[in-house]
Amino acid sequence: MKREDYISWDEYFMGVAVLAAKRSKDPNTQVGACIVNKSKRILSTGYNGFPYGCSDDTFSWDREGEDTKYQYVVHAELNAILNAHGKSLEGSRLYVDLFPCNECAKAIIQSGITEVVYLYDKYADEPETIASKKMLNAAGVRTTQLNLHRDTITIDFNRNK
Ligand SMILES: O=c1[nH]c(=O)n([C@H]2C[C@H](O)[C@@H](COP(=O)(O)O)O2)cc1CO
Ligand SMILES: [Zn+2]
Repeated sequence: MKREDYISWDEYFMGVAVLAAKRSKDPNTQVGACIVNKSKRILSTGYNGFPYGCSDDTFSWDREGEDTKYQYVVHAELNAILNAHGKSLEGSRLYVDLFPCNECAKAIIQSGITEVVYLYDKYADEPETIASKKMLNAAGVRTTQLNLHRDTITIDFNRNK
């Protein structure tokens, strides 16, 4: 008989997004994304970080002041889209832990992604998030908040020792 405590597709894809977020060097908010096609194949992943060549150790991770991370950071969603390297994302789904901003919404819409699945929306009151929802709605991109039945999945590298 098959085991019953396997993870669902949603847990798997959001789990991949959350694992990608663990690569982020942002001290305040780590975001991960995972793009999946209609056949449930993972096309790409991404997390928020600076562009190639822009060192995490020399560019600023500050949130305030003249030189902030906001000038440099590539958002997780955009990185996932760019990491697909021109593969068609038509009709695909984007799993991301944080609801996408307006700039990511533009890229999501233009790349043909038709659904955004997210976990939380901590910047819901910001103008960027309101604009994002306005655009995603207008373009017919579905937005679905995931309500998972478990809070954690443990990754144990020693489980078969
Ligand atoms: O859609 C997003 N995707 C994404 O990757 N981010 C990143 C940019 C920043 O590195 C971080 C937000 O930083 P903070 O919460 O400190 O303002 O999350 C931020 C948003 C905004 O919602
Ligand atoms: Zn964004």
